[in-house]
Amino acid sequence: MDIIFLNNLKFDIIIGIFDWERENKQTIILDIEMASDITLAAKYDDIQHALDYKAVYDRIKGFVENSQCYLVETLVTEIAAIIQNEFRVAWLKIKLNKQGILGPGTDVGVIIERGVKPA
Ligand SMILES: Nc1nc2c(c(=O)[nH]1)N=C([C@H](O)[C@@H](O)CO)CN2
Repeated sequence: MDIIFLNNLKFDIIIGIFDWERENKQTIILDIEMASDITLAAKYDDIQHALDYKAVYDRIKGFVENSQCYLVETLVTEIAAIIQNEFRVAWLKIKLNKQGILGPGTDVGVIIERGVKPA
């Protein structure tokens, strides 16, 4: 199985359960891994045969920057559904990190996997 990854994607958004979090944007960090067979893309050296990570980035950026979820679970699940449904990704893993929210240097959030890993 080959993987296309996007790591350390930072977005300033409204996310959280407390009143102050509904008024003030916070930075979240996304790490995304997507199963993608790169054979044809490499054979023809043609983006038309590839999972275009810029297209995925642009779609996720647009969605996340307009989100206002309360829970990290909600946002990460919605991100996964977009990638699976719109980019026909069979398996993915996403880590969503609300870095620093529990204090300087802390990392907290959620990691999910969705779909079936190809051989
Ligand atoms: N399982 C979760 N627990 C908590 C979340 C969450 O999104 N999922 N969020 C919060 C607060 O918004 C926190 O991030 C800010 O102090 C607390 N617990």
